[in-house]
Amino acid sequence: MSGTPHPVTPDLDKRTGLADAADAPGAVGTPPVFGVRNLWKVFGPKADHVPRNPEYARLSQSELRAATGCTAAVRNVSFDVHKGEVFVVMGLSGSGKSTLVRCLTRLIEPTYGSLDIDGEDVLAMDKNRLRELRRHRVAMVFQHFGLLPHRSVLDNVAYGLEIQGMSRAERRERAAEMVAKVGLDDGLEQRRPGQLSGGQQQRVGLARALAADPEVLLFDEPFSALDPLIRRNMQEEVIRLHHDEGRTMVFITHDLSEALRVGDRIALMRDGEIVQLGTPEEIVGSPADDYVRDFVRDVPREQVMTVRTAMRPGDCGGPEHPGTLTPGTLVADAIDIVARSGRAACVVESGHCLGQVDHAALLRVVAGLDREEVAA
Ligand SMILES: Nc1ncnc2c1ncn2[C@@H]1O[C@H](COP(=O)(O)OP(=O)(O)OP(=O)(O)O)[C@@H](O)[C@H]1O
Repeated sequence: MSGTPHPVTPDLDKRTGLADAADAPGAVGTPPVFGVRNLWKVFGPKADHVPRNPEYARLSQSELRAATGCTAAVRNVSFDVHKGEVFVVMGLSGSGKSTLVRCLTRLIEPTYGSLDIDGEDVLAMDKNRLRELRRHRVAMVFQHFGLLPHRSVLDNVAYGLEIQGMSRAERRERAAEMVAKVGLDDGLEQRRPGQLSGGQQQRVGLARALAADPEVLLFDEPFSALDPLIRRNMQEEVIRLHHDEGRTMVFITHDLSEALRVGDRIALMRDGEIVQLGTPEEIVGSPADDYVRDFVRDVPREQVMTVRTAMRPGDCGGPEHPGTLTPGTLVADAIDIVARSGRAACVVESGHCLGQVDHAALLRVVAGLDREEVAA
């Protein structure tokens, strides 16, 4: 999980993460980079009839296919991506993740709905404006790298800058800077992609995307072909880059643990719809329905839940505040502190004691009993 842990915000709509799907921009703080409202992508004959017909909109995927021959890959999806967040789109194969993310830059043309970037209507953009969007403002990192096999690492990274019209000297300098940023500067710069491991190739892909200095990075399952250790390594790289640069990222994955590790917020998709959108802690601690509950059943809760959820609220009354945990402290870390000290620890924010956690409170989270209390 990146950044500081997040407060649970139970008053938001669980499916959209919006205070009110109708008036959402700015509702959760900073203005959105992407604002998506009621977006549909339907494949098939007379696709544009589907979103407009309430009868069709009610059908399941298979019923819709039987009735119309169409597949609604994205169904009435609304959300904001905030500046500086890692926004994860997660779901099983075929749930609509790639289609949704490709709609954001109109690599796939949406069938219906509205879509803004920094308040500008993406659906109204002409060809030139769209090209500018894809070259300068939003860069994509793919699973299959998409590297040019006959060019060196450095030239692959510089390639996007060449398209942008940057001078040779300038682009080589910038490419070298990006290659160093992703840790490939120890003699690998002149190799061809075929002479690199999968993880190293993905770093080239990342450096190439960063070289354009885009406002947003879109990752389409970038690490799913990598072995687990390298994959973990690359996830940490993304988190580090995010911390260093605060760049907005949209990250597709079908892997829940990856989503929980890198995501500030996660949109969980099923059959083209977002079934829940929230922080990792909201999704694990407060699943929207049985599908999500099932999905997160095996997550080690102490690695996701924080003491804000675990604590017994109320000022301890004393001046000392033993432990002095921040509300965002993970339950796993609090267990360590409480077990070592043998006493309850205080949760303190801006000098105020918000509550205490003891052995029993922490164990309740590990056992999932806090979840049962919420359900009751
Ligand atoms: N060009 C197309 N024509 C018809 N149906 C399509 C097309 N592209 C995607 N689909 C369908 O749309 C649905 C969503 O596909 P999509 O590729 O977005 O899912 P995904 O979640 O990214 O899956 P994966 O994890 O396997 O890549 C699927 O049912 C898919 O078969």
